[in-house]
Amino acid sequence: MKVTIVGAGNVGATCADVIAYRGIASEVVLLDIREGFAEGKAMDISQCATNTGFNTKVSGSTNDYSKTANSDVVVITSGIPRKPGMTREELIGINAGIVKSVAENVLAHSPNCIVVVVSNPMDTMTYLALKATGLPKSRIIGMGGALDSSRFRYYLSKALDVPSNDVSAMVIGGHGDTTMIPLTRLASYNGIPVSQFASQEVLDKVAADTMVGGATLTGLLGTSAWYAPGASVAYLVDSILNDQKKMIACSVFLEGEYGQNDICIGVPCIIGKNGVEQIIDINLNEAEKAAFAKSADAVRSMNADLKTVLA
Ligand SMILES: NC(=O)c1ccc[n+]([C@@H]2O[C@H](COP(=O)([O-])OP(=O)(O)OC[C@H]3O[C@@H](n4cnc5c(N)ncnc54)[C@H](O)[C@@H]3O)[C@@H](O)[C@H]2O)c1
Ligand SMILES: O=C(O)C[C@H](O)C(=O)O
Repeated sequence: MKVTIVGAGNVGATCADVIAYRGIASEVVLLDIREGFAEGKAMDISQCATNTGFNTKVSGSTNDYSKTANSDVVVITSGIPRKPGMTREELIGINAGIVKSVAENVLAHSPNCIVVVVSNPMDTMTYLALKATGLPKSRIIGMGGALDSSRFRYYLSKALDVPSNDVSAMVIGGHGDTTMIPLTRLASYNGIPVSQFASQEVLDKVAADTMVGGATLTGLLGTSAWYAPGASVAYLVDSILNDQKKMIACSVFLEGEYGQNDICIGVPCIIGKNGVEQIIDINLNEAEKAAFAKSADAVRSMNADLKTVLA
């Protein structure tokens, strides 16, 4: 199975590294516009093979899309990341043009691939990739919810002082500092509601910390995060390539689900070899429904800025 990752920067290279290390795909191609950069990252990752024991073939390409031909999955991480103090939404001006041209280029060489969009603002970039390529909605998946949910589980595990892997929790809605919806009511510690282990005040702080999880890391690192984002993309790619049918919160095109239409936004999905195989329309309570509608309004108003790039 072949995976192409466009953008060999922090997230793209980390994703390639995790995919190789875990043997998720037999072949990974990294592509970047920076001369020699993807080749260098691919060589560095490949030189881990003997010490970490993987067989995945990793290669790099400077903007030569013929090397990406017949990929099963293409991940788009090309574009600029935010700096401290910025929102993801401020990246749209530069990233929209990049994501549109990259999506068209990859499809020309891999017409049957499933596209995973990572570049920010991710929900709007996913919508753009869908509209620009005309691909069926099952084959365009925005990655954000897997990452936000892993951060939610991290903050819950800290608050409860238990292992992250014993915590089950999901974040839906937009992948933005104010649009994420951590579903605290449904979060559990080994199946027991987290409300039995922490006060509402503590859980509210966990939700608030989760929503600004990316901004917190950007403030600490000077650019946005890459280890957990790269691992989250690899987790999603694994479910596609190995037909695992995991339930993962992903940004996908809605046609009536959650009362929304003509938008890509995070909802729980079953992810398998066909991409988005099912959207799980869970019963939200009134407060969660209102939060989802508000989140969708914000994502939709960002999408309106795509008019010129989609014209
Ligand atoms: N959805 C998420 O959960 C999530 C998580 C982390 C980062 N991101 C986003 O992912 C993007 C990448 O982040 P990063 O930290 O890896 O940035 P980075 O700057 O380290 O890497 C981006 C790479 O894209 C390349 N690039 C730019 N234009 C290109 C083009 N037209 N074709 C091919 N390559 C091109 C650059 O040369 C660079 O190497 C950012 O937009 C960031 O906000 C999203
Ligand atoms: O925070 C960012 O800008 C990058 C990414 O969306 C993240 O959540 O880490």
